[in-house]
Amino acid sequence: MFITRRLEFDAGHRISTHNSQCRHLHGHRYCIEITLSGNIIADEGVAQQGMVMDYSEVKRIAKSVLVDQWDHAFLVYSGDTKVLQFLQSIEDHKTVVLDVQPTAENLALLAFEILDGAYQDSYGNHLQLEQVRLYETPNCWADALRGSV
Ligand SMILES: Nc1nc2c(c(=O)[nH]1)N=C([C@H](O)[C@H](O)COP(=O)(O)OP(=O)(O)OP(=O)(O)O)CN2
Ligand SMILES: [Zn+2]
Repeated sequence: MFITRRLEFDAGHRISTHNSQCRHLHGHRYCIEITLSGNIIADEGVAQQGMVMDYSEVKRIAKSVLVDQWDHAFLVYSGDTKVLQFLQSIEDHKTVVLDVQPTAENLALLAFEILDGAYQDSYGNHLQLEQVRLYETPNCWADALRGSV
């Protein structure tokens, strides 16, 4: 069985090497869809009976390890030294420095790596992260799938 939980967050970025408008500082309302696989929990009387994982638990974990860090942050490539220096000159600015350009592909992959392992199989139901889909805009998204990232 597969379940998916969607969360949204706002972040700024730019793709410093882009040959068009994405090299300018701008932001997105990102949407992340987290897909988990596992067996439906059959244990009689437990809170998650009938579920793969409680959607609220999927959300709580995603927020604690990823979404709260990226929300209202500027996601900057460490090689984008001009913007990085500018952001570091602003006191208490929420900046997330990445080793890669903040494209949808790289953010989906990073999110997969961060989230994988955060979802623990508490009921012996073989729970695991299968896919992270990251929408940069309603029309543009990237998928990081287990085994093909
Ligand atoms: N393969 C990728 N291509 C592009 C990425 C990316 O992450 N991966 N990112 C961008 C820009 O950052 C931008 O966010 C995308 O802008 P755009 O192509 O304009 O997308 P829209 O949905 O806003 O376009 P509409 O024309 O309004 O549909 C560029 N490329
Ligand atoms: Zn963009």
